[in-house]
Parts: sequence; structure tokens; C-alpha cells
Amino acid sequence: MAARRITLGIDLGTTSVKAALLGAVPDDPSGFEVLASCARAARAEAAAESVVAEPQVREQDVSRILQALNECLAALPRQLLRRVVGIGVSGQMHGVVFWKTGQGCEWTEGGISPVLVPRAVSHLVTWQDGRCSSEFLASLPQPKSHLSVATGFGCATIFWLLKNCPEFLKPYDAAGTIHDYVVAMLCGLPRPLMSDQNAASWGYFNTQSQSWNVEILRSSGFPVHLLPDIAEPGSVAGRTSHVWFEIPKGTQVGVALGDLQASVYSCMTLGTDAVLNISTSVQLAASMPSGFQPAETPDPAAPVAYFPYFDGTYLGVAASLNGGNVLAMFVHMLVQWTADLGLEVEESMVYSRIIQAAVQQTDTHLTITPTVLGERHLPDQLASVTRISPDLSLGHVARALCRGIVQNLLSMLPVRQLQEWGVQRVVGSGSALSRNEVLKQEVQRAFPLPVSFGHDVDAAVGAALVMLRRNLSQKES
Ligand SMILES: Nc1ncnc2c1ncn2[C@@H]1O[C@H](COP(=O)(O)OP(=O)(O)OP(=O)(O)O)[C@@H](O)[C@H]1O
Ligand SMILES: O=C(CO)[C@@H](O)[C@H](O)[C@H](O)[C@H](O)CO
Repeated sequence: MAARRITLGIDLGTTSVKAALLGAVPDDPSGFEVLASCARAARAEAAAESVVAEPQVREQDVSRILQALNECLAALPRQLLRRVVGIGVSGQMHGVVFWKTGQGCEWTEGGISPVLVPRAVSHLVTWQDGRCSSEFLASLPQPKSHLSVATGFGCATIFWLLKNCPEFLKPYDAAGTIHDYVVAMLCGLPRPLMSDQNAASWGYFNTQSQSWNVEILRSSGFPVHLLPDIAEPGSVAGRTSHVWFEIPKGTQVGVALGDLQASVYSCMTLGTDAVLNISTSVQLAASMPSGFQPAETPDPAAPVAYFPYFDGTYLGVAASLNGGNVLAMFVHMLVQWTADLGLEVEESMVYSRIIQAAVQQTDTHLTITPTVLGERHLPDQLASVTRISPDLSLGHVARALCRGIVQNLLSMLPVRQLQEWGVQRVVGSGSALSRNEVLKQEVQRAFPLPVSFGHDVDAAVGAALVMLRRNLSQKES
């Protein structure tokens, strides 16, 4: 009997790194099962001290991300890792990391097998970075793309660095998202490869022609040599250059996906499904009919964006910057206030207490618009709290916060629009949702459509699933 095919999916998220092992199950309607999974908090933001003295800077330490990745791999069953035939990688979109070709990492002995350790690599400037003000963005050339450029987008960050710290860029000759970097390091690629899913998230990329706006960028002095080569998402980027946690040397590694597309891929079973993913941020996405082409020019005021999916198709997406991170800020604030009062409390305990309190408080008049980080289409609109009554219990606040996150998203992409697109069901995904009963209740309350909930390592599952399906179709042809 032929050995069962297993693929590994990795998701390099903003808060955590996740890994999932998938096995093919030909008799099951989904065609796969999750054999094992693992998640590790990266705590990479706290560890990153920026050379840039700007309050809005959001950077992450790449060595912390790789450490979390190594910990995830070490926790997966070795007898399964030995049988992995393909690795799919996804991660936080929009961000940019720089490295020196040939010196981006080192493989060092790590006990069981060699591990990846970053070397000549910058911090990751993430999608949450706010250094590009509205005035700065307005000074940039107009892209030839249907997607507008926002702060935290790779090309905007590079423009900012070029203008404000040109010395910073000098040591580096390669750039990519954090997941492009990991793929390049696993395979020892001489030049990074990037899928259109991630290229579109950097800005100045035309999805119709599948090319960067090279002339527009070059004429503004942009270092175009830093733009990665474009390749199809999930196509083979290369093969692993070392044995890695028992995964054989020479295993195929796919061109990295966006975490949005990977999450959607893991749980959208029908073209009439919408996917609601709540993790650090939150997205509501539905597929556009085949043949759909977005407008030729960007509309920075539009709350819905059209992101490339697979095989020339698009997702219509409301991508809010304010999701699980707003709850995390609230929890962090409570922990800090408690410490200021001379007491100590664990974050995980605060999460479970606020969720419990809000489960008891089934309704509230309190209204919270949770846009603490603004939105890409409304960067200057911050959060607000209204309809405050004397009964301001923890339950009221936590319930209103969860409701606000869902309502804010629906104000960007109303149910009516989903229905016009033919959506008949909503599938919920993401670990902020799967761990929070109140968010689930608010999602069910908000959608007049059937809602089902997936698992909490969805993007990792999606990345593994793309590789599993590609591997099966290669074997069949
Ligand atoms: N103990 C907890 N109970 C409930 N929710 C929690 C708990 N700890 C964290 N969360 C929520 O989970 C969110 C982090 O989710 P997750 O680990 O999926 O992030 P991520 O995958 O790194 O994000 P992304 O995929 O957007 O990059 C936090 O922002 C917080 O809202
Ligand atoms: O949440 C993210 C990273 O943790 C982002 O990659 C989002 O997926 C992204 O901002 C959005 O979905 C598309 O703009």
C-alpha cells in the first residue's frame, strides 16, 4: 500500500506562529484530516527595539519569530514529520523584512536537527506600522493598481525608509514578507519569490498584468532591485536545503500565501460561503465570480478591497485593523491598571474572566466603536464609547467591545452586499474567535445567515492544504 501523503502548513501570524500536519483522506468529502497542530506565541514585538524614533513604529524581531517556529516544529510528532512531502507557508501580509543575499540565515545544530537562525536580517516592519502619515502617503506617486497604498504596506515602508533613513537600506539587497523570507531560507534561494497575494499587499503591484509598477517606482528613486520575483502562490519555490526536524532534505516548499487567502482556503467549501476570520485583525471575505476584474484605479475611501485569490480569481474583503488586537489591548490595560493598584493578575485569567462576565451579560446599551487603530480607508477615525449608563460593569464593557468589533466590520461590508454577491452561509475562523464565546454569540446575532465555526489554526491548515492538493494532482498527472 502506498504511504499516505502528509504536508506541513506554517502560518507566521502577528501574535503567534502555527503549524499543522495534514494527511490525505480520499474517502472524506474534504479530502484531508488534521493529524497534528501546534501554536506558539512569538512575543516578537516586545523584543524589537527600533532604530527609528517614531511613536507609531511597529516592528518585530525576526529571531523571536523563528524561535517560535522552531518550537512549533519541535512539538510535532517526529514520525509524521519524517513523511512530509510538501511545506506550505503563509503569514502576516503587507509587512517587509530586509536581508543580505546568501547571509540571511545560518543552519545551526539544534539538538534533534539543524535549526534556522537569522543572521544579516532587519526587523520585520509589520502591517500595523503607522509611520507613513496621510500627508506622507499623499506625497507618493499614484500606483497603477486597483489597490491603494496604506501605512504598513511594504512599498510605502520602503519609500519612508528611503526618505527618512536611507542608510538603513544600504546593507541589504533582498526583501520580502516574513513568510517569503522563511521560504527563501528553507530552500536557500538566491532571490526571493513572492506570490501575487503578497505582492498586492505591498502596493504598486498590478494584478491584471502580474507585474510591479517598476517604471513608476524607478522614476521616484525607489530601489526596485528589492522587489521580489513573482510566482504563483503554492507553486514550487524550491526544495529544503537541509533535513529540518526530520523533514527530509529536498522536500518541496511552496511559494508563500497571504494569511487571508490561506485562512479562506482552509474553510471556504462552497463559492457561496463568506469567511469571517478573527485573529489579531479581522476580515470578512467572499469570492467574486470567475471573470471578475476590479476597477483599474484605486479608491482609498472604499472599505472593501479586492485581493487576488488563486488562478486569477479575487476575494471581496473588508479587512478591519481592529480585531482580536483590540481585546488584547483591553486585557493589557486591565492588567496594567491592576498592577498600578498594587495587585498582580495573569493575562490568561483576565481573558477568561471578561469572557465569563460578558456571557452573563447577554445584552447591553453601551456602544463601543473599537477603531483604536483607525481603518485603512479612514485612518484618522479613532475609537469611541457612547450610551454610557451608571451600570458600567465589566460584562457590559466586554460585551460591547465584542459587539463593536463585529458591527464595525459589518459597517464596512454589510450583509446586504454579501447577499447580492450570492453568499448563503458564513464560516467563522481564527483563534480570537474560536477562544471567545461572546464573539461567537455576537457573530451569530449579527448575521441573518447560517454561521458555522472552523478551527483555530486555519491559515496553517490552508497552506498545508494547497500543498496537499498540488502534490496529489502532480502524482495523478
Ligand atoms: N486566553 C485567551 N482567550 C481568548 N482570546 C485570546 C486569548 N489570548 C489571546 N486571545 C485573542 O487571540 C488573538 C490572537 O490570535 P492569533 O493567535 O490567531 O493571532 P495571529 O494568528 O498571530 O494573528 P494573525 O493571524 O492576524 O496574524 C489576540 O489578539 C486576542 O484577541
Ligand atoms: O491580520 C493580518 C496579519 O496578522 C493581515 O495579514 C491581514 O490578513 C491583512 O491585513 C488583511 O487581511 C488584508 O489586508
